[in-house]
Amino acid sequence: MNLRGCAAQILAKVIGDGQSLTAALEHGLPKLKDSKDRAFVQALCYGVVRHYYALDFALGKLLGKPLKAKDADIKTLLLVGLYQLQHMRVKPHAAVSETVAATSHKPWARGLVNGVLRQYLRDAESLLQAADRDQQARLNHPQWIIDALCRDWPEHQEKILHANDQAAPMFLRVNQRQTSRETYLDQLAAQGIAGQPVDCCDTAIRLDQAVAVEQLPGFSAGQVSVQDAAAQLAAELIDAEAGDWVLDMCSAPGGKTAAILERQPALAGLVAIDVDAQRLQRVEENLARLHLQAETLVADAGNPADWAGPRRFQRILLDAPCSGLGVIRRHPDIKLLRRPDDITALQATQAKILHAAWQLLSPGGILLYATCSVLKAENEQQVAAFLAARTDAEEVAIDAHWGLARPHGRQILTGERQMDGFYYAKLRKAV
Ligand SMILES: C[S@@+](CC[C@H](N)C(=O)[O-])C[C@H]1O[C@@H](n2cnc3c(N)ncnc32)[C@H](O)[C@@H]1O
Repeated sequence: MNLRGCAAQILAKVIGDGQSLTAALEHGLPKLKDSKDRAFVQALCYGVVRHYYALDFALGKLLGKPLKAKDADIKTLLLVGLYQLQHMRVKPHAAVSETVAATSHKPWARGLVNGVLRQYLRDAESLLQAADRDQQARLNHPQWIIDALCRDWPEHQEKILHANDQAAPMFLRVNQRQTSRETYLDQLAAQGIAGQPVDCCDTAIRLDQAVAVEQLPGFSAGQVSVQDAAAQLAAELIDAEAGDWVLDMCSAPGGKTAAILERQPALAGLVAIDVDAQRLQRVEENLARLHLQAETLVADAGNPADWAGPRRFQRILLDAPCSGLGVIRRHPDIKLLRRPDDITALQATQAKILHAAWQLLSPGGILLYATCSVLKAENEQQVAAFLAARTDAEEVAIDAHWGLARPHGRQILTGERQMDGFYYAKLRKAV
């Protein structure tokens, strides 16, 4: 199978049909038997999606007029070709001929692909200059995200946009129930895997280079999990005490559920819910690997009357569904798939779940509101509106040396200490 053609087909599902990159790769990659081939196609797909706005600008100039919708696979093949020429250490002539060879199912496109890629090689310099004059191409993001970040973080906007386009490092969370970070770092070193402790999070290790999880010592036995350090902070912030009942309102795939359980082995219990049954299964698998127990429930967090009964909780984590604009490094397709209207709809869902969660919190209990977004509308403004609407809620300040202290909560902007963009606010219910 032609690997460029395979990447183009996967990308057509994302760019043409609006599927997530994860779903398109899960469907497309198993067709390749060789793991090196899978890694190459995956690198092409991530690369094209990550650099889409810059590449698409260059392609627009080279094509003159757009291709028809039914030829989305040829467009994505051209993007694959351009990506290789701009960003990969592949010999240009090999990149062109292999890409042209992927047109065998549409022979008319052979000349077009060959011509466009060769023209790029001749005009690369002037195309780069033209891209520099176009904001969307230069900053490599859709205009609405550029504008939203400019509005919310005018002093940090370019830094965030730049961080969004870097591949994220691999962070590990050490399972404190099984081992210590120091011991695990020694185990990693013994395997020749270099990693550094993360100073703002006592369970986190940042690897110098990503590795397959199978290479991590003790992974299948549950000694470690893969989780960004910013996400790991949730367990420390929620600070569950022995004997507490904890509710994780939007739990799948269970990274924070597990982190909370690892940190506090003497909980009365933890209930982990998610509206998506398939994703909730991932929570169960993760907990099983880590030898942790929780009650899992497929349920709508916005309608607790349907499932909660009279139970109340001393701690609630609301890791709300959000735009994900803080995790674009890990999911670059967010740039292509999210729409500005989504933010308004998400805000309404977040507010609904936040008020619903509050009903389930014991007097004196703590609710930790979290998102992996950097937009104020989903974060500090959401919390401000909630506090204005409730007389029985007060904010607990988060005293930390990571993130930015905001009028409400704390914001980590993408790339700070190489972490994902994340937001946390801690709310206490009056007794
Ligand atoms: C940000 S993710 C949670 C990540 C998770 N806390 C972790 O650390 O692994 C948001 C989750 O909210 C779930 N979700 C969205 N709407 C929901 C609702 N109305 N009720 C319950 N879960 C919901 C999604 O299925 C998704 O799994």
